[in-house]
Amino acid sequence: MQFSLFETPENNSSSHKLPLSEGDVTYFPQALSKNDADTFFELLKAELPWRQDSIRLFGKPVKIPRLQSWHGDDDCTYTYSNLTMSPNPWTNSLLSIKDCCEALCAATQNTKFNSVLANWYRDGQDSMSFHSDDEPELGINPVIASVTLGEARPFVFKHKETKEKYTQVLEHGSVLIMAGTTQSHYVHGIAKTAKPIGGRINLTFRHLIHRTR
Ligand SMILES: O=C(O)CCC(=O)C(=O)O
Ligand SMILES: [Fe+2]
Repeated sequence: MQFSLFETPENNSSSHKLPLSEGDVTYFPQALSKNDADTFFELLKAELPWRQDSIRLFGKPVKIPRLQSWHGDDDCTYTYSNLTMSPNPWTNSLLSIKDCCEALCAATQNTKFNSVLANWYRDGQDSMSFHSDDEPELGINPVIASVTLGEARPFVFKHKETKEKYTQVLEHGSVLIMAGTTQSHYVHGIAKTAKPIGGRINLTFRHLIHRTR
């Protein structure tokens, strides 16, 4: 399937840098057209092999509050919160969205991504606790492109030492690019909400370096 996908950094005039003193984060509100974002949301919901993993908390398995799916090149095994995930293959939808993210990065960092973590927040009770994407296989100062499809949710950055906090609502069809020292200085997360809201899919495209089989 061919998509008339993205707006380029040049014509995406509403893109802007977030005001973080020690981070490098750019927000592209309409990286995907509404039509393409709607289509990808439905395709990914139906075609990815979603699973609900458990992590061990004080010795007990606890289900994480969302569904996930890890995809990438064959050698992109990823360990995250003590979970080791072997990659599922790329799908056409994921590859199209990856191209879009690489085009948005081209103006600043020449990043090629080899993997993506998909998260499906089924409703307001699904969330992601504060963390940094600072696993060793991401290398120093990783570039991570985060795509939002579906319900807009507030994405909060919190500085690890100072009290600095910044919230960006991530909208349907948007791409957020985190680069530079963002991961070393800030944690980020998605809070639960009691509001009755719809589902949201987030894709974080990554480039893994120390790859194992
Ligand atoms: O859902 C989001 O916007 C954040 C996802 C995230 O932080 C991650 O996958 O590491
Ligand atoms: Fe993250």
